[in-house]
Amino acid sequence: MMAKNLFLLPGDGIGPEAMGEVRKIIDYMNSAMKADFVLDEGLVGGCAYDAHGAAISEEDMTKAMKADAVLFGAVGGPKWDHVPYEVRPEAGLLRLRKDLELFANLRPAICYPALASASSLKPELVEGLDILIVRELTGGVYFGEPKEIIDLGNGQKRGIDTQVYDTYEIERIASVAFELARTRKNAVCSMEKRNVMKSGVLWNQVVTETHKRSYPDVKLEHMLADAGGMQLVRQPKQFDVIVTDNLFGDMLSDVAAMLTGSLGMLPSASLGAPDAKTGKRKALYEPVHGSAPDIAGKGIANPIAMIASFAMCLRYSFNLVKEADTLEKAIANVLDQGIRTGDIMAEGCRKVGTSEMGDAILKEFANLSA
Ligand SMILES: NC(=O)C1=CN([C@@H]2O[C@H](COP(=O)(O)OP(=O)(O)OC[C@H]3O[C@@H](n4cnc5c(N)ncnc54)[C@H](O)[C@@H]3O)[C@@H](O)[C@H]2O)C=CC1
Ligand SMILES: CC(C)CC(=O)C(=O)O
Ligand SMILES: [Mg+2]
Repeated sequence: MMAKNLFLLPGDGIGPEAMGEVRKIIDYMNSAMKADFVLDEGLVGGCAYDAHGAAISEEDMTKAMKADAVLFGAVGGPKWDHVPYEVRPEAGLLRLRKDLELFANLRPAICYPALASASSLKPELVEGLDILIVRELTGGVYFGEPKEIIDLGNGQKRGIDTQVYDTYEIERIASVAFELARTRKNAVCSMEKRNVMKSGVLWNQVVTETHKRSYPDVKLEHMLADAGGMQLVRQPKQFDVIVTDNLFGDMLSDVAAMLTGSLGMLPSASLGAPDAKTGKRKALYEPVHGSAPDIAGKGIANPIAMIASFAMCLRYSFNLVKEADTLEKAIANVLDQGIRTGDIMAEGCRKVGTSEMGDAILKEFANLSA
């Protein structure tokens, strides 16, 4: 069997705590299933800044480029609030996304049956929820130039960010959304703000043309992104796949997270284009949540988003579909058993910390795999 090279970037705050639980699963897969994962680990975010004065070192960037997949924890925290903007912790993640050309960010929001009552919405609105947000990840206002603060010389300053999208960027993310919809309920809702943004007008046109040319069998709907946010909390189950830009995708996926009960539940996969020769994609797997400074170091963070991100890694980078399904089933079973971290705690359930939750999922994964 070919070695599977995984590069781990646990990062800051709860990142390393959650990553520790994934490591246990990888160690188990290596020893009990002969999975042949080869691990290397680097620094990203505030811890990288403390060590080398940059949010990620060149050496770790090279390792990330070469790995079969990167597992990323979280970055940031108040300790680094005042470091220069260029080397702030979040810059490490943005550089990884940009340099690895990870343009497609898949953010599934699935409400596990046992958690329907943990959502801030009524259980009947979220029971059985299974939506996939496909967020464009390397363009838009997060990367567009100019991006600066200029001094107007009259006691005023001007902050500028620029939203830029080219046809090819919209076409390729729309194609990912349509392809994935075909494996699900075959429906895509594209969200932009064509009523106020030129990039929204182009987004709408290109998605429509891509659909007409290559995916006429998929149901396509367009929605203004603000109305989309409202519909997500009004009637979330109307959606199958949502495709949207970098900024709207960031916001809408945090909204979707709360439908599932907690930010601590939402995994994501950030994928590049398949290599022309090998067909392999560069990929980074990361929870949707951040470094959660308010609970970091207490051993109480929910590791499920990180573990479910590893399940996505098994599926998308290594085609270990059965193992990915089993790991997701293990998460569902543990929740069914009433085991809960604090963020998803409910009456009558057993409250556990990060490592007990990880252990319970590993035990269930081992049972189901036996
Ligand atoms: N991918 C990344 O590395 C991201 C990093 N950030 C950074 O993280 C830092 C904190 O940002 P926030 O806005 O507070 O967002 P956050 O996602 O870190 O936390 C928001 C809230 O959700 C809770 N939460 C998040 N993940 C949880 C988990 N696994 N288990 C239990 N509770 C959880 C936190 O305790 C907090 O109350 C900032 O520096 C921000 O820039 C934010 C989002 C993504
Ligand atoms: C660079 C990240 C901190 C932005 C973010 O919140 C995200 O990608 O989810
Ligand atoms: Mg976010």
